[in-house]
Amino acid sequence: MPHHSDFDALDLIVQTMIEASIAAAQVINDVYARDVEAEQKADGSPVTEADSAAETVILSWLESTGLPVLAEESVAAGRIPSLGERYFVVDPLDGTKEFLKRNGEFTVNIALVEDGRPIAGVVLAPVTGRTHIGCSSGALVGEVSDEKLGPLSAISVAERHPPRVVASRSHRSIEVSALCSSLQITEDVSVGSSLKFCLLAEAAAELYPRLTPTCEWDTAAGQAVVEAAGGVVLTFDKQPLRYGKRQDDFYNPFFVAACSEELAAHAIDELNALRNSDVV
Ligand SMILES: Nc1ncnc2c1ncn2[C@@H]1O[C@H](COP(=O)(O)O)[C@@H](OP(=O)(O)O)[C@H]1O
Ligand SMILES: [Mg+2]
Repeated sequence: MPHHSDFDALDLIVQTMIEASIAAAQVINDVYARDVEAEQKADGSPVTEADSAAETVILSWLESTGLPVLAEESVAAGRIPSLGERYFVVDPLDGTKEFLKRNGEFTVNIALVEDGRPIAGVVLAPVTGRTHIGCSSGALVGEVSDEKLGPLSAISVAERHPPRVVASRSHRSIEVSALCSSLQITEDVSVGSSLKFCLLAEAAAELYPRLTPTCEWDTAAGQAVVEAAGGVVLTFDKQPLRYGKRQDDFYNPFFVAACSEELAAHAIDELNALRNSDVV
């Protein structure tokens, strides 16, 4: 259990989300230490025993809150609760491909959604213990060691010209490459999973255009972190990405996350222009 004044100052519900993440990370690290075998899910993506074991641990931690949970592996198994105005969104192991590649770029993700917006989120990278939190106290980063969350530091997005772009290591699109040349972006970082949102939140990158599929559990916690850090996650109508899209099987539309609304809107305009030309 984490014991620290920073942790103690957080809302009880955020504390519970952090404790659930720490417990899940431990389960994931135990599997990571062994040889892991992947299975194929119905959508063709890989899943391991770490995904389901971590989700079970998270669900038992969150049960005490009485709130519904939309969780990746439960949804895959056909268990979709009725959601209401407030619920958790959980991806127990985002970046399963990176987990299998053993590059450490995978995360535990727990978000709290209210009225379709992610109002709190925890993104924990089990290998390093680095934990990003977005909540009413702002965006914070800390490290977990020996199952305790250490001191938290405030983080925020920053502007930079030209911006640095961060993109999926395993799912990159040609549009993103075209956008980089039209915005004269020379620096780009590839990283797996929701760590891309964390890089924006701590001012290590400024733009994350996502033009390949994601589901709500892939983005909810990361979006909460980015928004708490002063950034945005906009869909192509330039509105914040919203949650509870049951009619779309919880798939997100394409989006652009950025350090500012101006940059996100500018990137969306450029991407639309590229689509209407013959570049992509
Ligand atoms: N065709 C597809 N349909 C739905 N989700 C997809 C997808 N291709 C990739 N993803 C999502 O993208 C996530 C990986 O993101 P990234 O490419 O940024 O690392 C995967 O998370 P999981 O690893 O939790 O399955 C998966 O949910
Ligand atoms: Mg995922």
